[in-house]
Amino acid sequence: MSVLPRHLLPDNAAVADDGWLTIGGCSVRDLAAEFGTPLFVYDEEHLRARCREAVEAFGHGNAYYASKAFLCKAMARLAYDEGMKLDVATGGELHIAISAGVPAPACALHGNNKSVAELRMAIEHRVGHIVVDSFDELDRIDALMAEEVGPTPKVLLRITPGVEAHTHEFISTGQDDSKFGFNLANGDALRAVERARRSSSVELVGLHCHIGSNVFVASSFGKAAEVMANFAAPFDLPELVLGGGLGVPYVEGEEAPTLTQWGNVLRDACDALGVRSRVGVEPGRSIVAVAAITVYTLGTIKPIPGVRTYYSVDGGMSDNPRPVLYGSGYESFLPRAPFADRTAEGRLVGKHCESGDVLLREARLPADAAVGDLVATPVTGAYGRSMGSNYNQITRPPVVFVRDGDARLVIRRETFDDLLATDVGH
Ligand SMILES: Cc1ncc(COP(=O)(O)O)c(C=O)c1O
Ligand SMILES: N[C@@H](CCCC[NH3+])C(=O)O
Repeated sequence: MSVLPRHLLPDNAAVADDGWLTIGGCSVRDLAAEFGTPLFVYDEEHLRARCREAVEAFGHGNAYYASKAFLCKAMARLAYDEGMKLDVATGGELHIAISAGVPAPACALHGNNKSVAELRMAIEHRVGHIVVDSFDELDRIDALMAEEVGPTPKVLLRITPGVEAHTHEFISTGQDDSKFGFNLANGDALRAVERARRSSSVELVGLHCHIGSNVFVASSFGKAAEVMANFAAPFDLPELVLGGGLGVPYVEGEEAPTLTQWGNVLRDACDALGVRSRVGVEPGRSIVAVAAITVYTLGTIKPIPGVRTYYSVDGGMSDNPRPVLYGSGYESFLPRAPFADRTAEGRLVGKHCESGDVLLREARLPADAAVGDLVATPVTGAYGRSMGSNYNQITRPPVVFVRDGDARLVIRRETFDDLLATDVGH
């Protein structure tokens, strides 16, 4: 038997009397009929519950939602309303957060190559803190403060702790060979602390690290906490932010620690080392990934006897580039029979002009999957819509939040005119 594991679906998923999957009390069949496919469906209560769990695990004011995982005004507002602050990595993310009504002091600005304009925006809006990533960035802040663009910014320094995260190399960031942060091993971290403490352009309030993303090994976080706590101890700074990176299960057989368990690991490590600073974190994936599914329509089915069957859907690498980028695995199922035995095997592909446009290299579907069926992939709430593209001038899918039987459109489907919105040529 190959049945979709229940824990890969959002908290408020259920099966209706007619056999169809419902999320937040809404039938996926009705959602697809109303909003079309491809479609991102987010379980709003699931999102809220994860935000609350993070706040509970780390304390009010210490949990920053890493908005790169999935951002729109509704999401920014939801995270803030549930007590989280926001981690933004660009001026664009900061703009969306502010447009959603999140106060800038509740935002932290990240980035290994922040522009002068982004730093100016952050200082003018008085973001809560800037996570400074390099000596060049300190130079840029010095220059801006010489122009008196705003009040002295509070800053954290991003330290590269030399800890391997045991995840895909493209999303590992804590090792010495990284574009991010001040290297601990070669003395840059210490030099950065000394410079920031002497500087009148910044107020050094803490240190930061982030070892990578989709990390399942709790001990990697404990190790990073230990390295950071030891480094930070002599400076006695008020804040220590240990980044995000908690993994989620994507496929059968995978399990990840919960936000609460992650909180316990970090708290135990910090307590054991006598850390007196406030300890913050920046979860992204673990807040939003499992909250959503993507619903597609099955188009062409091409069996190649002796080779494989290709199942083509109406989206692809433009709404989920993760399989192409990282070789990430997903599951597939039919919303009309979510827990049916999946006896057919094939490759689930998109509609882009690209052989590599693969969503599932080895997909399993019920044997009666047919052209016109809705097919869905779970755990697409993080780094799907946010890393999407308009490749082949595909119009990006809408996003609905569902809750208590109501569906709220939070991002509409792009139109062909949207594709021309920035095209000023003749
Ligand atoms: C600095 C920083 N904080 C937080 C995150 C969020 O990570 P995740 O979505 O893995 O929790 C990232 C992305 O990996 C990051 O670069
Ligand atoms: N985009 C990556 C995670 C990168 C995290 C951002 N620092 C993923 O989908 O797994």
